[in-house]
Amino acid sequence: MYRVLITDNLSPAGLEILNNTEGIEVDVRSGLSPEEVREALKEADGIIIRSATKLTPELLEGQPRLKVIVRAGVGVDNIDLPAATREGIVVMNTPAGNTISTAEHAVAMMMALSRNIAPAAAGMKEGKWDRKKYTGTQLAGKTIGVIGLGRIGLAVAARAQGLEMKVVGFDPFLSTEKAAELGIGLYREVDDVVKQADYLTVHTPLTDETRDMLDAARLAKAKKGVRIINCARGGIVNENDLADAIESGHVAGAALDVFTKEPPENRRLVELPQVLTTPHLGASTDEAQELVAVEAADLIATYLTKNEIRHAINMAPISGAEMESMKLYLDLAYRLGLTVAQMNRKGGIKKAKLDFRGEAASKNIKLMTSAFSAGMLESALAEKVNIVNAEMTARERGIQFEDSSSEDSKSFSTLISATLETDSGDVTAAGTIFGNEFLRLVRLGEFQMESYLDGNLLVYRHLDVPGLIGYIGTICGKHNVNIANMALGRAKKEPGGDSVAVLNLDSAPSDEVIQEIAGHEHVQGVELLRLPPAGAPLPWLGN
Ligand SMILES: NC(=O)c1ccc[n+]([C@@H]2O[C@H](COP(=O)([O-])OP(=O)(O)OC[C@H]3O[C@@H](n4cnc5c(N)ncnc54)[C@H](O)[C@@H]3O)[C@@H](O)[C@H]2O)c1
Ligand SMILES: O=C(O)CC[C@@H](O)C(=O)O
Repeated sequence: MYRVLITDNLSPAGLEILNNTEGIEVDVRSGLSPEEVREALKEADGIIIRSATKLTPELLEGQPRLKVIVRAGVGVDNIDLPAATREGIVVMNTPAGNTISTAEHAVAMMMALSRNIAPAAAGMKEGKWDRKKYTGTQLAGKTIGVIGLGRIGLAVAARAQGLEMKVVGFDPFLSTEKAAELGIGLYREVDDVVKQADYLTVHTPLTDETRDMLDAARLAKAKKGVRIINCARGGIVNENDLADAIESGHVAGAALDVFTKEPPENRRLVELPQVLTTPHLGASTDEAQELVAVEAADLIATYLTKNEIRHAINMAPISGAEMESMKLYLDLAYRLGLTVAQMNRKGGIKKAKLDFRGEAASKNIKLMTSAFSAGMLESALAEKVNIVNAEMTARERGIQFEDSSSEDSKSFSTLISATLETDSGDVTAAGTIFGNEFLRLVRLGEFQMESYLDGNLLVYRHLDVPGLIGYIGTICGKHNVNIANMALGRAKKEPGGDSVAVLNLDSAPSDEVIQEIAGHEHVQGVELLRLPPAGAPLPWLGN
């Protein structure tokens, strides 16, 4: 049973989906302190949040059960993405569900600001009839500058055009052709947009680049009497600089739905009469909340029960069907990672070279590389390593990756070869899939063989002399260790040279067995490799 924790207010439609999904149980909590969220996460496989819950590194570290975070909404700035990725947790969002509602809110704020709706309504409630005081400005014929022309920015632009406004904008990821097609004047400098706008609205994510994008210097370049709208994220417009510019009379007013700290502790802007504020209501409509809740529930349920990855921020998408078709390949890559890591007891790893041949060449190489890395790092690291964080974790440790692929697989329908380049030489292993079911080790270093790729593998290098197999068999028998399979590989085709043997043992041999084998004059080295049993589910996949 997978447990999904929900710590923010989620529409009942989402809860219903989760309650009706077999294998999922829901734990709805509200008003938790960060410490309580941390405790609750210990029992959770996934969490759905909106903007109130902040998932900091302190909450995400050391949560071995947590596999997935779904943000019911767009902005993931309340989730520490590097920490989630490092911990191997997939982060997903629901990008489109609240686009229209948020765009409508931005337009509503712009209209209400222009016509002083909020103070006029408040005055009437106090019994006033101030017709002169609240003379406004008309929107038709004015220029709106839209910074960030993604989903919401474009929806705002379309609505502004409907209000007969001229739309200009800035977005480094929108082509001039597309903007022209939409009737938007696209500029390559923010300042060009800022200088000509009567209304400036921001619709970017909050990033290091967009933080303080509208600061004192930029606001000073704007037309006197400009009005500012921020329904994206607090901090894109510098709050103190905006308050100064309003007090100086350069900026006529602002409409703000979002704040650097929510609720805002710095009340300067909230209390200025020229500023219209709402408490982060952009996405707060029944329609948007139902859409994002349904999508969030669906995302988390299909990830946990079918391993399907959609709308992930820190991973490439993969459908449930593709994941299913990849399982054996991922398992092979993972076991090869475990194998080469255990064969390399000494050398610092510099590079991992992976070669995918035959059917493997047409599969998702990035995912197989991640699975290989997960195996390679598993025995070495205390933290959870999986396909989300394995490559990043390896790269953080200075390990480079190189891959190659070819349809030509020589004698095998599929062949994955892995070589670790280490300070003390190369370690190579290659494996294949037989009959769409069985994983086999077919190469270790320069030796070719065919061995099971599961359970206990006793690997010994030796000189190919008569009597050695009998000697080893006798030692195993004496210690009650059953040999399930034995594979031999010769460096040269003729007898008498360097060889390797791989014994698949039904139980792990004691140190004594290993010492006795290593003691033979023609044995050059013994390794015990521990792999998962045949058919064991991948430790980091839901099922
Ligand atoms: N107030 C709310 O309740 C609410 C609701 C939904 C979304 N949002 C916020 O609105 C913002 C936009 O959401 P969206 O769904 O349109 O996202 P989106 O990803 O579709 O669009 C963001 C756009 O910003 C552009 N961009 C990124 N960096 C930029 C930069 N430096 N300069 C100019 N443009 C830049 C991107 O190219 C992209 O086109 C996000 O911050 C989101 O969190 C707020
Ligand atoms: O959850 C909310 O209501 C806010 C959502 C909004 O900020 C978003 O980024 O999607």
